Amino acid sequence: MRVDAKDMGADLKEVLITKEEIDAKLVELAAKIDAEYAGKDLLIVGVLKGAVMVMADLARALSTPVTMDWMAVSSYGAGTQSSGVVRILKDLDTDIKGKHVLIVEDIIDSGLTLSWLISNLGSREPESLKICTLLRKPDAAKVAIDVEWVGFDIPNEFVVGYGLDFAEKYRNLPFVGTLAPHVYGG
Ligand SMILES: O=P(O)(O)OC[C@H]1O[C@H](OP(=O)(O)OP(=O)(O)O)[C@H](O)[C@@H]1O
Ligand code: HPA
Ligand SMILES: [Mg+2]
Repeated sequence: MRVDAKDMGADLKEVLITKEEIDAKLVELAAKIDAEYAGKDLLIVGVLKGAVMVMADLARALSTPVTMDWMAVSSYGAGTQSSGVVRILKDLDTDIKGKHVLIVEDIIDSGLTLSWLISNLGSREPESLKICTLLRKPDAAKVAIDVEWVGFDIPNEFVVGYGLDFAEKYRNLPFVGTLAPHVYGG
């Protein structure tokens, strides 16, 4: 592994989920998703930018042939709290009417982003609309969301790495770690 917690100096508090644990979990989730969509056409929708790593690794762990599209929304800006206001920065390139759609996310925190996405994409009349997320913070939920596939339930702490950022940094860490409070003014 190229980067570890020590290379990050004092920025990281601890490694929460290792690269090896993420890889194993994605293989496990991919097998379940393969079983669900056997014989069906599946469109996976990645939510930019955080879900880039999960999309890339999950897609390669799937046996099901998929098409891929991306949506960019943002609600966090440079802070550690969701503003609750979701903005579309980039819409899907494809019409999802009549398609089996799987939204792929890095994290469900307050749930505000996904609850907005579900109602937005749901109104486009897909044949089915399900969710796979690598991480979920049960103690941070502001809205209840029905999620089919969850990688890890984690404590209510701000995490970075494997796609997740703080002020656009740390996305390229191969693991998920917690940030030292001094980095975000805690
Ligand atoms: O459940 P919530 O509280 O809504 O938080 C989850 C969302 O927040 C992050 O995205 P962000 O808006 O920061 O954009 P990014 O993916 O580009 O980092 C993350 O990638 C999820 O999409
Ligand atoms: O804990 C988090 N870390 C990074 N980005 C996030 N977006 C929602 N929650 C988080
Ligand atoms: Mg973010």
